[in-house]
Amino acid sequence: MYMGSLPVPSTDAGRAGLTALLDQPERALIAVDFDGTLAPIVADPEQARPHPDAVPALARLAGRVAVVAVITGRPAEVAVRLGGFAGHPELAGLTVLGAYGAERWDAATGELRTPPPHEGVAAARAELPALVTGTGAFIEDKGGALAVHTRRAPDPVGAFAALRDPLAALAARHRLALEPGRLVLELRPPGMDKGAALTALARESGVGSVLYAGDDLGDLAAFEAVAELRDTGVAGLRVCSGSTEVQELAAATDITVNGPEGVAHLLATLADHLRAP
Ligand SMILES: O=P(O)(O)OC[C@H]1O[C@H](O[C@H]2O[C@H](CO)[C@@H](O)[C@H](O)[C@H]2O)[C@H](O)[C@@H](O)[C@@H]1O
Repeated sequence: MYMGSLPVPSTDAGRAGLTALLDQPERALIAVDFDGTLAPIVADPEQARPHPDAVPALARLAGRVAVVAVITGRPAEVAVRLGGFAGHPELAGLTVLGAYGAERWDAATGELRTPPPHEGVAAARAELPALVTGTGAFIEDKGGALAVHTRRAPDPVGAFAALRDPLAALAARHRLALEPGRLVLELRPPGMDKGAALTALARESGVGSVLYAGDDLGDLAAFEAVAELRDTGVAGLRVCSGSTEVQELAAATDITVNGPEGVAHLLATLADHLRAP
Protein backbone atom coordinates (compact mmCIF):
# COMPACT_ATOMS: atom_id res chain seq x y z
CA MET A 1 0.00 0.00 0.00
CA TYR A 2 1.25 3.52 -0.75
CA MET A 3 0.67 6.87 0.95
CA GLY A 4 0.92 9.23 -2.00
CA SER A 5 4.10 7.87 -3.54
CA LEU A 6 5.50 6.70 -0.19
CA PRO A 7 4.97 3.10 0.94
CA VAL A 8 2.79 2.75 4.03
CA PRO A 9 4.66 1.03 6.88
CA SER A 10 3.14 -2.28 7.97
CA THR A 11 3.11 -1.40 11.70
CA ASP A 12 1.44 1.34 13.75
CA ALA A 13 4.81 2.33 15.19
CA GLY A 14 6.32 2.50 11.72
CA ARG A 15 3.47 4.69 10.49
CA ALA A 16 4.02 6.96 13.51
CA GLY A 17 7.72 7.07 12.67
CA LEU A 18 7.09 8.10 9.08
CA THR A 19 4.52 10.68 10.16
CA ALA A 20 6.95 12.21 12.67
CA LEU A 21 9.66 12.37 10.02
CA LEU A 22 7.34 14.08 7.53
CA ASP A 23 5.86 16.46 10.12
CA GLN A 24 9.12 17.55 11.74
CA PRO A 25 12.01 16.76 9.39
CA GLU A 26 14.22 19.27 11.18
CA ARG A 27 14.11 16.88 14.18
CA ALA A 28 14.82 13.70 12.20
CA LEU A 29 17.86 11.42 11.92
CA ILE A 30 18.19 9.37 8.74
CA ALA A 31 20.78 6.59 8.99
CA VAL A 32 21.59 3.99 6.35
CA ASP A 33 23.84 0.98 6.07
CA PHE A 34 26.34 0.89 3.17
CA ASP A 35 26.69 -2.56 1.52
CA GLY A 36 23.40 -4.01 0.34
CA THR A 37 21.52 -0.84 1.29
CA LEU A 38 23.20 2.15 -0.36
CA ALA A 39 25.43 0.00 -2.57
CA PRO A 40 24.36 -3.10 -4.53
CA ILE A 41 26.15 -6.29 -3.52
CA VAL A 42 29.04 -7.18 -5.84
CA ALA A 43 31.58 -10.00 -5.80
CA ASP A 44 34.58 -7.77 -5.04
CA PRO A 45 34.09 -5.57 -1.94
CA GLU A 46 36.50 -2.98 -3.36
CA GLN A 47 34.18 -2.48 -6.35
CA ALA A 48 31.07 -1.65 -4.28
CA ARG A 49 29.62 1.79 -5.05
CA PRO A 50 26.37 3.46 -4.06
CA HIS A 51 23.39 3.15 -6.36
CA PRO A 52 23.61 6.20 -8.66
CA ASP A 53 20.43 7.72 -7.20
CA ALA A 54 21.33 7.09 -3.54
CA VAL A 55 23.90 9.78 -2.72
CA PRO A 56 21.99 12.55 -4.56
CA ALA A 57 18.91 11.59 -2.53
CA LEU A 58 20.90 11.64 0.72
CA ALA A 59 22.31 15.03 -0.23
CA ARG A 60 18.81 16.42 -0.77
CA LEU A 61 17.67 14.99 2.55
CA ALA A 62 20.70 16.43 4.32
CA GLY A 63 19.36 19.90 3.65
CA ARG A 64 16.03 19.09 5.26
CA VAL A 65 16.63 16.76 8.23
CA ALA A 66 18.71 17.22 11.37
CA VAL A 67 21.27 14.45 10.76
CA VAL A 68 22.20 12.11 7.91
CA ALA A 69 24.48 9.19 8.78
CA VAL A 70 25.95 6.04 7.29
CA ILE A 71 26.48 3.19 9.76
CA THR A 72 28.58 0.38 8.34
CA GLY A 73 30.80 -2.59 9.04
CA ARG A 74 33.38 -1.06 6.72
CA PRO A 75 36.20 1.02 8.11
CA ALA A 76 34.85 4.59 8.12
CA GLU A 77 37.49 5.88 5.72
CA VAL A 78 36.76 3.06 3.25
CA ALA A 79 33.04 3.87 3.27
CA VAL A 80 33.87 7.56 2.74
CA ARG A 81 36.11 6.67 -0.22
CA LEU A 82 33.79 4.15 -1.87
CA GLY A 83 30.77 6.35 -1.21
CA GLY A 84 32.41 9.51 -2.54
CA PHE A 85 31.21 11.29 0.59
CA ALA A 86 34.16 13.67 1.07
CA GLY A 87 34.12 17.09 -0.51
CA HIS A 88 30.40 16.87 -1.25
CA PRO A 89 29.09 20.33 -0.28
CA GLU A 90 25.54 19.14 0.34
CA LEU A 91 26.77 16.35 2.61
CA ALA A 92 28.77 18.71 4.82
CA GLY A 93 26.87 17.49 7.88
CA LEU A 94 27.24 13.75 7.12
CA THR A 95 28.50 11.41 9.83
CA VAL A 96 29.93 8.00 8.94
CA LEU A 97 30.12 5.47 11.77
CA GLY A 98 32.42 2.67 10.61
CA ALA A 99 33.50 -0.69 12.03
CA TYR A 100 29.99 -1.19 13.45
CA GLY A 101 30.22 2.14 15.25
CA ALA A 102 33.76 1.88 16.62
CA GLU A 103 35.01 4.46 14.11
CA ARG A 104 33.66 7.88 13.26
CA TRP A 105 34.20 10.35 10.43
CA ASP A 106 32.49 13.72 10.33
CA ALA A 107 32.26 15.53 7.01
CA ALA A 108 32.03 18.87 8.82
CA THR A 109 35.56 18.58 10.18
CA GLY A 110 37.07 15.77 8.13
CA GLU A 111 38.14 14.25 11.43
CA LEU A 112 38.47 10.45 11.56
CA ARG A 113 38.40 8.74 14.94
CA THR A 114 39.49 5.12 15.21
CA PRO A 115 40.02 2.93 18.28
CA PRO A 116 43.42 1.51 19.25
CA PRO A 117 44.22 -1.88 17.67
CA HIS A 118 42.81 -4.98 19.39
CA GLU A 119 45.57 -7.53 19.98
CA GLY A 120 43.18 -10.38 19.14
CA VAL A 121 42.90 -9.15 15.55
CA ALA A 122 46.67 -9.42 15.06
CA ALA A 123 46.66 -12.93 16.52
CA ALA A 124 43.72 -14.04 14.35
CA ARG A 125 45.37 -12.49 11.28
CA ALA A 126 48.34 -14.80 11.75
CA GLU A 127 46.19 -17.94 12.06
CA LEU A 128 43.51 -17.18 9.49
CA PRO A 129 45.23 -18.09 6.19
CA ALA A 130 45.74 -21.70 7.30
CA LEU A 131 42.07 -22.01 8.23
CA VAL A 132 40.82 -20.56 4.96
CA THR A 133 43.14 -22.34 2.52
CA GLY A 134 41.31 -24.73 0.19
CA THR A 135 37.82 -23.33 0.92
CA GLY A 136 37.74 -20.80 -1.93
CA ALA A 137 37.17 -18.02 0.61
CA PHE A 138 39.24 -14.85 0.65
CA ILE A 139 40.26 -12.57 3.49
CA GLU A 140 39.43 -8.87 3.52
CA ASP A 141 41.88 -7.34 5.99
CA LYS A 142 40.16 -4.23 7.34
CA GLY A 143 42.93 -3.33 9.76
CA GLY A 144 40.73 -3.27 12.83
CA ALA A 145 38.85 -6.42 11.78
CA LEU A 146 39.08 -9.38 9.39
CA ALA A 147 36.33 -10.46 7.03
CA VAL A 148 36.29 -13.92 5.45
CA HIS A 149 34.23 -13.83 2.24
CA THR A 150 32.81 -16.92 0.55
CA ARG A 151 30.89 -15.21 -2.28
CA ARG A 152 33.61 -16.09 -4.80
CA ALA A 153 34.05 -19.68 -3.61
CA PRO A 154 32.86 -22.50 -5.92
CA ASP A 155 30.25 -23.36 -3.27
CA PRO A 156 29.64 -20.07 -1.40
CA VAL A 157 27.00 -21.40 1.00
CA GLY A 158 28.92 -24.63 1.66
CA ALA A 159 32.15 -22.74 2.33
CA PHE A 160 30.31 -20.38 4.69
CA ALA A 161 28.86 -23.33 6.63
CA ALA A 162 32.21 -25.13 6.75
CA LEU A 163 34.06 -22.08 8.05
CA ARG A 164 31.54 -20.97 10.64
CA ASP A 165 32.58 -23.23 13.53
CA PRO A 166 36.35 -22.94 13.03
CA LEU A 167 36.08 -19.16 12.82
CA ALA A 168 33.86 -19.05 15.91
CA ALA A 169 36.54 -21.01 17.78
CA LEU A 170 39.27 -18.68 16.48
CA ALA A 171 37.23 -15.66 17.56
CA ALA A 172 36.67 -17.12 21.03
CA ARG A 173 40.38 -17.90 21.47
CA HIS A 174 41.28 -14.28 20.80
CA ARG A 175 38.31 -12.61 22.53
CA LEU A 176 36.83 -11.38 19.25
CA ALA A 177 33.21 -11.29 18.10
CA LEU A 178 32.18 -13.37 15.09
CA GLU A 179 29.80 -11.32 12.95
CA PRO A 180 27.99 -13.32 10.26
CA GLY A 181 26.75 -11.46 7.20
CA ARG A 182 25.97 -11.95 3.54
CA LEU A 183 28.39 -14.74 2.62
CA VAL A 184 30.89 -13.21 5.02
CA LEU A 185 32.12 -14.07 8.50
CA GLU A 186 33.81 -11.20 10.27
CA LEU A 187 36.19 -11.35 13.21
CA ARG A 188 36.03 -8.04 15.02
CA PRO A 189 36.59 -6.54 18.45
CA PRO A 190 33.57 -6.93 20.73
CA GLY A 191 31.80 -4.16 22.61
CA MET A 192 30.18 -2.15 19.85
CA ASP A 193 27.32 -2.74 17.45
CA LYS A 194 25.18 -0.70 15.11
CA GLY A 195 22.42 -0.46 17.72
CA ALA A 196 24.65 1.21 20.29
CA ALA A 197 26.07 3.43 17.55
CA LEU A 198 22.62 4.53 16.36
CA THR A 199 21.30 5.13 19.88
CA ALA A 200 24.33 7.25 20.80
CA LEU A 201 23.96 9.33 17.64
CA ALA A 202 20.23 9.84 18.22
CA ARG A 203 20.85 10.90 21.83
CA GLU A 204 23.73 13.19 20.88
CA SER A 205 21.59 14.94 18.27
CA GLY A 206 18.45 15.09 20.41
CA VAL A 207 16.26 14.07 17.50
CA GLY A 208 12.55 13.28 17.72
CA SER A 209 12.50 10.61 15.01
CA VAL A 210 14.87 8.08 13.47
CA LEU A 211 14.79 6.23 10.16
CA TYR A 212 17.22 3.32 9.82
CA ALA A 213 17.68 1.28 6.64
CA GLY A 214 19.68 -1.95 6.49
CA ASP A 215 19.88 -5.30 4.72
CA ASP A 216 21.87 -7.73 6.83
CA LEU A 217 22.13 -9.48 10.17
CA GLY A 218 24.51 -6.81 11.47
CA ASP A 219 21.66 -4.33 11.06
CA LEU A 220 19.36 -6.19 13.44
CA ALA A 221 20.95 -4.41 16.42
CA ALA A 222 20.07 -1.06 14.83
CA PHE A 223 16.50 -2.17 14.22
CA GLU A 224 16.28 -3.23 17.88
CA ALA A 225 17.68 0.17 18.87
CA VAL A 226 14.92 1.90 16.90
CA ALA A 227 12.34 -0.18 18.81
CA GLU A 228 13.97 0.80 22.12
CA LEU A 229 14.14 4.47 21.15
CA ARG A 230 10.40 4.36 20.49
CA ASP A 231 9.90 3.33 24.11
CA THR A 232 11.67 6.55 25.12
CA GLY A 233 9.50 8.78 22.92
CA VAL A 234 11.66 8.91 19.78
CA ALA A 235 9.54 7.87 16.80
CA GLY A 236 11.14 5.33 14.51
CA LEU A 237 10.90 3.81 11.05
CA ARG A 238 12.79 0.59 10.19
CA VAL A 239 13.43 -0.01 6.50
CA CYS A 240 14.56 -3.37 5.15
CA SER A 241 16.61 -3.32 1.98
CA GLY A 242 15.17 -6.61 0.81
CA SER A 243 17.13 -9.43 -0.83
CA THR A 244 16.75 -13.13 -1.43
CA GLU A 245 19.92 -13.72 0.63
CA VAL A 246 18.63 -12.44 3.99
CA GLN A 247 15.15 -13.42 5.12
CA GLU A 248 15.46 -12.62 8.82
CA LEU A 249 14.81 -8.88 8.65
CA ALA A 250 11.18 -8.68 7.55
CA ALA A 251 9.82 -9.35 11.05
CA ALA A 252 12.08 -6.68 12.53
CA THR A 253 11.20 -3.89 10.09
CA ASP A 254 8.25 -1.71 9.07
CA ILE A 255 8.87 -1.35 5.33
CA THR A 256 10.63 -3.64 2.88
CA VAL A 257 11.89 -2.17 -0.37
CA ASN A 258 13.64 -3.77 -3.31
CA GLY A 259 17.32 -3.61 -2.35
CA PRO A 260 19.52 -0.53 -2.93
CA GLU A 261 17.40 0.55 -5.89
CA GLY A 262 14.34 0.56 -3.64
CA VAL A 263 16.24 2.37 -0.88
CA ALA A 264 17.42 5.06 -3.30
CA HIS A 265 13.86 5.45 -4.59
CA LEU A 266 12.48 5.70 -1.04
CA LEU A 267 15.08 8.32 -0.05
CA ALA A 268 14.40 10.33 -3.20
CA THR A 269 10.64 10.15 -2.62
CA LEU A 270 11.11 11.28 0.97
CA ALA A 271 13.23 14.18 -0.29
CA ASP A 272 10.43 15.10 -2.71
CA HIS A 273 7.96 15.13 0.18
CA LEU A 274 10.27 17.25 2.32
CA ARG A 275 11.03 19.74 -0.42
CA ALA A 276 11.24 23.21 1.09
CA PRO A 277 7.96 25.11 0.57
O1 LIG B 1 27.53 -2.83 7.32
P1 LIG B 1 27.67 -2.91 5.84
O2 LIG B 1 27.89 -1.58 5.20
O3 LIG B 1 26.55 -3.67 5.20
O4 LIG B 1 29.00 -3.76 5.59
C1 LIG B 1 28.99 -5.16 5.90
C2 LIG B 1 30.10 -5.83 5.13
O5 LIG B 1 29.85 -5.55 3.76
C3 LIG B 1 30.83 -5.91 2.79
O6 LIG B 1 30.57 -7.23 2.41
C4 LIG B 1 29.34 -7.36 1.73
O7 LIG B 1 29.38 -6.59 0.53
C5 LIG B 1 30.35 -7.04 -0.44
C6 LIG B 1 30.35 -6.06 -1.60
O8 LIG B 1 29.09 -5.99 -2.19
C7 LIG B 1 30.01 -8.47 -0.86
O9 LIG B 1 30.98 -8.95 -1.79
C8 LIG B 1 29.98 -9.38 0.37
O10 LIG B 1 29.53 -10.69 0.00
C9 LIG B 1 29.03 -8.82 1.44
O11 LIG B 1 29.10 -9.57 2.63
C10 LIG B 1 32.24 -5.67 3.23
O12 LIG B 1 33.15 -6.31 2.38
C11 LIG B 1 32.51 -5.97 4.67
O13 LIG B 1 33.78 -5.48 5.05
C12 LIG B 1 31.44 -5.27 5.51
O14 LIG B 1 31.69 -5.42 6.89
